[in-house]
Amino acid sequence: MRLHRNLVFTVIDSLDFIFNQGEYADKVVAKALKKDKRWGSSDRRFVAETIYDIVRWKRFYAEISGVKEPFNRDNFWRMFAVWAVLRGHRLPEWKQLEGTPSRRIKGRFEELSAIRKFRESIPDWIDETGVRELGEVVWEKEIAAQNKQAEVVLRVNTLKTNVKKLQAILAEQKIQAKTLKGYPDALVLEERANVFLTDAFREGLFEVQDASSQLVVPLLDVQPGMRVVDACAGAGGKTLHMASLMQNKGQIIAMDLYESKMKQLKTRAKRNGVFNIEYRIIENNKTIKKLYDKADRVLIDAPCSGLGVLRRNPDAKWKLQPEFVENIKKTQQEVLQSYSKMVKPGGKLVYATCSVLPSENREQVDAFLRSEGGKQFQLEKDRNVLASVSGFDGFYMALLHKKNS
Ligand SMILES: C[S@@+](CC[C@H](N)C(=O)[O-])C[C@H]1O[C@@H](n2cnc3c(N)ncnc32)[C@H](O)[C@@H]1O
Repeated sequence: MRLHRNLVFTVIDSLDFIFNQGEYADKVVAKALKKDKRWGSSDRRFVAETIYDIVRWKRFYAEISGVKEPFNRDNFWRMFAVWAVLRGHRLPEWKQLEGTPSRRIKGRFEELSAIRKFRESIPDWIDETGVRELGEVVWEKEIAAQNKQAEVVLRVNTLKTNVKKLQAILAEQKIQAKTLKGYPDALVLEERANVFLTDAFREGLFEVQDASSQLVVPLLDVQPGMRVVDACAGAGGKTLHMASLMQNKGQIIAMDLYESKMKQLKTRAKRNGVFNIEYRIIENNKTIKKLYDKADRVLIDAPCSGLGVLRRNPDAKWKLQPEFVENIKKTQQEVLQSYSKMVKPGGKLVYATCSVLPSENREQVDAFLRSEGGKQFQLEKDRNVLASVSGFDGFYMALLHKKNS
């Protein structure tokens, strides 16, 4: 594809927003795509993918081109030139790209590819953490998988349609999607497309939700008529899945610390035709205490490092700090201790994260089970989902059962 000036300038401006003005990559990409209504789908794909690529490969490209942070505009052009040379684009005769040392770029690429932290473009501390927690062999495969582009996966809203019908509706819009064995409500797009612009999305026939994330609610074994608490509901990806599996029957109590997230969930619930959610902002422990021993099922989709979903959030590699991970682990144990009290005797709890680190996953569950608060629970099963094995996001989920007395 020929490189178009206004598309490349949009990429350069966007990198400045992300790296120098602290904005989130997904927000910046969304803004960039609104810039010119005349852009066709391949132009839009170029803008989005090039921004994500350069964010993902920041450390590698900066090292190859010899630039250092804080990046100025010229530095961004040099990183873009690395991207273009390595992807085999013919460089246009623009003054910003004059004198690009193509051969040297290819030579540095070969040389630096021997060193994992450059090849996989990760901060030293993430590389060290990955090796310490997963061992070199697993980590090497996992980080490589997490540097790939994520596929677009839909979760069919079975309150309104089914997989076959939605597949046919999307095909009419020239969006081809395939079913996925082992994931009964999932459809995977064969080619990336902006599904948010479809009528099917506006009508609530599906949500975009990674395949691994779609494993969490089925593990909790929710049934129509139950009282289910989604304790860290956020914008409600899993709350909506619960409602769908519960056929809108029973009660779902969705909680979070942040009202803004609950608002997003309300909008999504309306679109999905979901009527059985109650919303609670957790202001203090009273909200939780009122529900002690009252829920058939509790989901703790805990806040985490996100070191399972780097494919989707490549900028997290640069924003995440080791202190944040240490603090979030404390929160994980606190929420397990506190929210598990809402499970009634004989009820079930799922603890889940979108991290692949055992210290946020099985070790948290084991520490809980050893503690006083965990004495009434037993681990039924757990599942480590690695991106390198599943081809989808890295996730962890553990199913715990509360004994009857
Ligand atoms: C992994 S996200 C949840 C994603 C959501 N369940 C979904 O499927 O879309 C974790 C959520 O936990 C919330 N959170 C953080 N600390 C919390 C706490 N102490 N109690 C409840 N929620 C908390 C965050 O605001 C965030 O929305």
